[in-house]
Amino acid sequence: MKKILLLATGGTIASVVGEDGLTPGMTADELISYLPAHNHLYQVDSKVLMEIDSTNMQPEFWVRIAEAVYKNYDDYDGFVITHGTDTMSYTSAALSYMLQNMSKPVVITGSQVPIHNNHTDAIHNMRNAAQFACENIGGVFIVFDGKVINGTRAVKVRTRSYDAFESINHPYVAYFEGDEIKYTTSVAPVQNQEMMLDISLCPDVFLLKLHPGTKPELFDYLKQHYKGVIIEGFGLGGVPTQGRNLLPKIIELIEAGVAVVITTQCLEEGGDLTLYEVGRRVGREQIISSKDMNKEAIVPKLMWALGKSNDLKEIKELMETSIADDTTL
Ligand SMILES: NC(=O)C[C@H](N)C(=O)O
Repeated sequence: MKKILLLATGGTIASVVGEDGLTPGMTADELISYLPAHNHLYQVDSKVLMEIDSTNMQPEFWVRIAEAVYKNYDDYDGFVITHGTDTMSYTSAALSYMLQNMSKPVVITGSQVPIHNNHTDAIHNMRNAAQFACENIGGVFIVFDGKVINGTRAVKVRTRSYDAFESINHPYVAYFEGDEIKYTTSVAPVQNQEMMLDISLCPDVFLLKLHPGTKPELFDYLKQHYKGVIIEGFGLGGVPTQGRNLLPKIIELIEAGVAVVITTQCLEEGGDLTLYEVGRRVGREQIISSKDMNKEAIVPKLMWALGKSNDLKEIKELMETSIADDTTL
């Protein structure tokens, strides 16, 4: 029988109707009472780490979750983290960077409808998550609506439907057919390496989505207040070079020691800086390429890289190295 630790963080899955609408408030024991009482696969302990709607999630809370897994790592075979769906993909990616070399699964799940409502998806998701937490696999995963998604590849693409998440630029790790887990790809055998907790995050990161008309002056503020700026450019990563020309401002950011990542606003297929003026004019050795990473992974990865180094070259190398399968380009 496997030992699973369920760490509750809040979200719709644990919400009850309060005076101002839905608010997380269920105890962890109430949550686990929805798991099958008689099962031969796992025994579950639980702890409430926080009770927040995930719109209130902060990098400091990712650290608390990572520390809780690390502290209990030797005593359990797998972990289930219940979490709101809105920022779940950021948390799953953040944990993928902070908890490395794991030989056990950390499975994040939640729901679109509270667990005590009719037609809830929570019970199904929790049961699938607990079952996947018993697998002989290492890493961070999101289990949702019968799919298992690699922790660095999930994006919430639907606000209401049960199938809220997609795996972007990467196949699902596995899916559920009834009670059976079907893997879509061969999974690397679990290595017995020492697991690593790496939690020094620098939260001074800004994500800027460009639109026709973005004002260059904005960059003066960014230069003063942030150590890393992620620019969501157009298409493969295009940035305006005429009219409200942003190129000189990007150069100023880099000269001031700010790490600049250029990514794309398109959901699929990633960016390519070799094709565009920004890559050519600023110099590809200065700009960090997002390759085919999702913004939900780029944001915590840049916080994590900035927490390890102030050297732009080192930060670029960390960012452009595939970690936890976050990029394949
Ligand atoms: N379905 C949900 O969990 C949404 C909720 N606002 C949250 O992210 O906490």
